[in-house]
Amino acid sequence: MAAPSSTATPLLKDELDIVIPTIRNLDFLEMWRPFFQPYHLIIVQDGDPSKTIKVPDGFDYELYNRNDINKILGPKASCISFKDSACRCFGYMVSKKKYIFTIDDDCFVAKDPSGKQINALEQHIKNLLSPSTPFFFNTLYDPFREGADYVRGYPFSLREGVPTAVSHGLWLNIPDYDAPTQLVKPLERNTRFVDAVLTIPKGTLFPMCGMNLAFDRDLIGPAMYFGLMGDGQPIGRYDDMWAGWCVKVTCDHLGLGVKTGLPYIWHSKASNPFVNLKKEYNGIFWQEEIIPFFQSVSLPKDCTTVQKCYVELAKLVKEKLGKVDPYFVKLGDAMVTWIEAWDELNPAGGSAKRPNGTA
Ligand SMILES: O=c1ccn([C@@H]2O[C@H](COP(=O)(O)OP(=O)(O)O[C@H]3O[C@@H](CO)[C@H](O)[C@H]3O)[C@@H](O)[C@H]2O)c(=O)[nH]1
Ligand SMILES: [Mn+2]
Repeated sequence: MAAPSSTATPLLKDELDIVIPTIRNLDFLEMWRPFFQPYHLIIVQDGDPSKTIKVPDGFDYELYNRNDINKILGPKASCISFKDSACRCFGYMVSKKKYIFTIDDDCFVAKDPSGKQINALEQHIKNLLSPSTPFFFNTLYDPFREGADYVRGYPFSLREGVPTAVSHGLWLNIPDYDAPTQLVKPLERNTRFVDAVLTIPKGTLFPMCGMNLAFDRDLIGPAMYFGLMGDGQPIGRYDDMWAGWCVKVTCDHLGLGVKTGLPYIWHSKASNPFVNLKKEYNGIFWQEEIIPFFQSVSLPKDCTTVQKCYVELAKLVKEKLGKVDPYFVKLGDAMVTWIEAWDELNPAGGSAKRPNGTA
């Protein structure tokens, strides 16, 4: 009888891809090696495609630069941002796996208050594999967590919960602040480790950060479009925010859950607040119109798939936000192009079958 293996097979080893947008060598992976090495990486190289990105030995990965994106998508590549971390969503599209974890290359392994290294990927997987509770708030937080449960008064008819589509992690050290806040509080660091995972209630939007994020690609993948940002666009650093608002209204409509809280990563570097202010300016102004728009969105009953929800959303974006700025007409069209490209690369029911790297 074979000796029991010393290391259990990592959870979802062949069902999860790690997507990393990058403009630099990926030395940060050395710190993540114990947790990431068993998984397949999809590296989306932004900026100059002639630059070589160094990946530490021993990792199984595929790498796409702008030339690859243009070759694979042809004219539809216009929906993938250039010179902005929003390019990462191309990795979601080409993946053939059920789950995605995306992380920035300046995010490192954090430690919990006991000093133990946090396996962020393991916590995201736990979050995704256990139900969410968007319809009724559990005051003891995640009822599916070891040592917790539903509290008295929680309706039994709701205790099954709903499938979790998104797991939104947080950051110690450099918090994900907007440029004005960064400018006012340049030295502020997040030292608070809050040991909780919460379901974001139905009907509530949230600011989704793409730095430390995991999701169920089969449940919500087509809505995880990070928009038109960066080069040639009037806005940046609203890629993940836009995706988060589209994802949340879609999850609310389809009865799916979004969780936020654990795991933490250690965000090591603050990006330049002045550069960020230029990128964010329109977003800070427009979001006062964008948020009421998403709060008022009501998707028709016949929108029974993510794609149908998303195409309907794109129509509404053009109709309602096109008046705010012509950019939203362009964005609405890009949202449809994204879905067309997604469906081309992921023919219904066929996506999980092809090996990674073949489009
Ligand atoms: O043009 C670019 C710039 C950067 N990247 C890669 O994207 C991530 C994030 O880059 P960075 O850590 O420098 O920027 P942050 O401000 O901390 O990013 C966070 O803010 C939001 C930006 O939209 C987003 O939620 C976070 O990413 C790194 O991996 C860079 O290598 C890029 O691809 N292209
Ligand atoms: Mn960063």
